Amino acid sequence: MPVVVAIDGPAGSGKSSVSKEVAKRLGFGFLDTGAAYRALAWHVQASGIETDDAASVVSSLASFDYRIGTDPTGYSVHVGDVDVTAAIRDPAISAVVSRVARVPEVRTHLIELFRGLMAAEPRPGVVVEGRDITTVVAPDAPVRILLTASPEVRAARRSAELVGSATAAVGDELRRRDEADSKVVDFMTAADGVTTVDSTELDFEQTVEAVIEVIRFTQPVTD
Ligand SMILES: Nc1ncnc2c1ncn2[C@@H]1O[C@H](COP(=O)(O)OP(=O)(O)O)[C@@H](O)[C@H]1O
Ligand SMILES: Nc1ccn([C@@H]2O[C@H](COP(=O)(O)OP(=O)(O)O)[C@@H](O)[C@H]2O)c(=O)n1
Repeated sequence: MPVVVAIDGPAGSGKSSVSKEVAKRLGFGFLDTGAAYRALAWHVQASGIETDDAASVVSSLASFDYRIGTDPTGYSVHVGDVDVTAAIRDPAISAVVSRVARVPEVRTHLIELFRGLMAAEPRPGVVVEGRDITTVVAPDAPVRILLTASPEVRAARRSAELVGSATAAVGDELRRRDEADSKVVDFMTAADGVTTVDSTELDFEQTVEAVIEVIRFTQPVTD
């Protein structure tokens, strides 16, 4: 079993970009779990199902052929043969993803899938990021980190990615999604044994270094 580095946090805190860079530097795999919830929301919509019809969302799991790699230097997300890597980042998916993520059967199904991908990781370690990795998916991971940043900073970072989107509107979307997600999982406070890295005052490089520092502290062999 590879060394698991579990990273949780709210939207726009830097989980995905920081985890990917950390994985590259350490020669670890990288698993973006949010991509699976987004891809399921895409699959549900592509199947003509309403995202708030929980029973139909659960039925759609049977035909959800999800494929993702763990190579941090370039990963793509497929549902069946369709490359959905770009489509799942669309604000239209961000707006509905929490509805499918709150369904308990969806979470059980995807958590099993994540554990399978983690166990199959060929590299010496894997950085897994999401909302419930430190608490539910991999509570026994040797390294567990909560990556946070202030709501203003998170909204500004995310709106810089979305061309033409005003920070205020992006902030509203993040706040709504964090609020909906918080009803299902607590990713705003660090659980026992989880180290908080607050990136509000850190630039990207400093955040990557801070995370590697936490890993080195608990896993001195990773060099
Ligand atoms: N410490 C940081 N300083 C400045 N920008 C950052 C920092 N961390 C992440 N970013 C940028 O903020 C944006 C959101 O990060 P992302 O990794 O997508 O967050 P999350 O996966 O938590 O939603 C990205 O464009 C990323 O490059
Ligand atoms: N471990 C996870 C990861 C994501 N999610 C859900 O998936 C959505 C998208 O996750 P994401 O990590 O791509 O979101 P961002 O923080 O990158 O915007 C979240 O808003 C949650 O509803 C979850 O429930 N549990």
